[in-house]
Amino acid sequence: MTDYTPQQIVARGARADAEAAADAIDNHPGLEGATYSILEEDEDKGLWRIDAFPTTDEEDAGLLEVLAGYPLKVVRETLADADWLAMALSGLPPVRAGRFFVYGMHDRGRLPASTVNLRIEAGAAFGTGHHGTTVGCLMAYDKLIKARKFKKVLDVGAGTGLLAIAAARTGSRIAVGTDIDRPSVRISKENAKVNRANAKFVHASGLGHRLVTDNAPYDLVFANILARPLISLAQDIKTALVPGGTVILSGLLRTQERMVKAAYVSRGFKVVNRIHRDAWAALVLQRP
Ligand SMILES: C[S@@+](CC[C@H](N)C(=O)[O-])C[C@H]1O[C@@H](n2cnc3c(N)ncnc32)[C@H](O)[C@@H]1O
Repeated sequence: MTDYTPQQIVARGARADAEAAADAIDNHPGLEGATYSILEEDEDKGLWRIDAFPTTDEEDAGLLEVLAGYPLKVVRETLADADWLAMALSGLPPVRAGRFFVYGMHDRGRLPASTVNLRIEAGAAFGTGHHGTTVGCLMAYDKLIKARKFKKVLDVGAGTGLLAIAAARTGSRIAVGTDIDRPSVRISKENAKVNRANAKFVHASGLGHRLVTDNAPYDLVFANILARPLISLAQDIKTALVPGGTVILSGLLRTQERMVKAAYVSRGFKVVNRIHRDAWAALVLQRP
């Protein structure tokens, strides 16, 4: 694995073919840990794409074999040295996800000039950027902000506050985070200060707190919590979003994806992207 040069495999084609190939990746016994995302690249042309990030020769061969079974145009790219995946896999503490570089105090001397650098110390709160669920959210968010900005952002289950802070640092005028865990709220506030981010955090379960309702409706909601609360919060999240607003759901296992998706699709949401990393899935959905 150490000799493997990080590659990205991109496969483009019609939605039905891309989705069938994604299902085949999920069901392939050798690709259980494979990281990939599937999204609509061009709505007018009906073009969908899969981006896959093999980490071993076996994964690389398995992905190519699966993708070859569908009428998709497959290309491969070598990832730049500083790519997020290479950083995450090298075991080094900083994590790169898209334009975001998440680092601890001990790495402050080697910050890239071209990234949004967020300092988050490992500690009592969840969300240093090393976990697959957080990386999935950052990757999904990075893709979204290539096309548009989100003025008002809510982060349900903020942990270290990383996602709300990332939003505040990339142009969101209002970034609000909630957490049921008091130490996480305190840590999020400290992290906002350290990162000079105009993000506010409150101790709350779900979306009922006054600070949350006063700033609603939101253009984007992050919710990286577990599958069951994601399902029970589906209606509240819909209510908190503007029509056409986006929600990034994470914290669910691949095996729970169908169940979580159903709670949102039954409320009119449309799936616009999904990212699989390790055993975890992240979903990006658009409110009707
Ligand atoms: C998996 S961590 C995510 C942290 C961070 N957002 C990230 O992406 O790395 C989930 C966080 O959600 C909080 N949480 C769980 N259920 C919640 C709820 N119903 N309302 C608010 N916060 C909740 C937990 O205390 C925990 O800090």
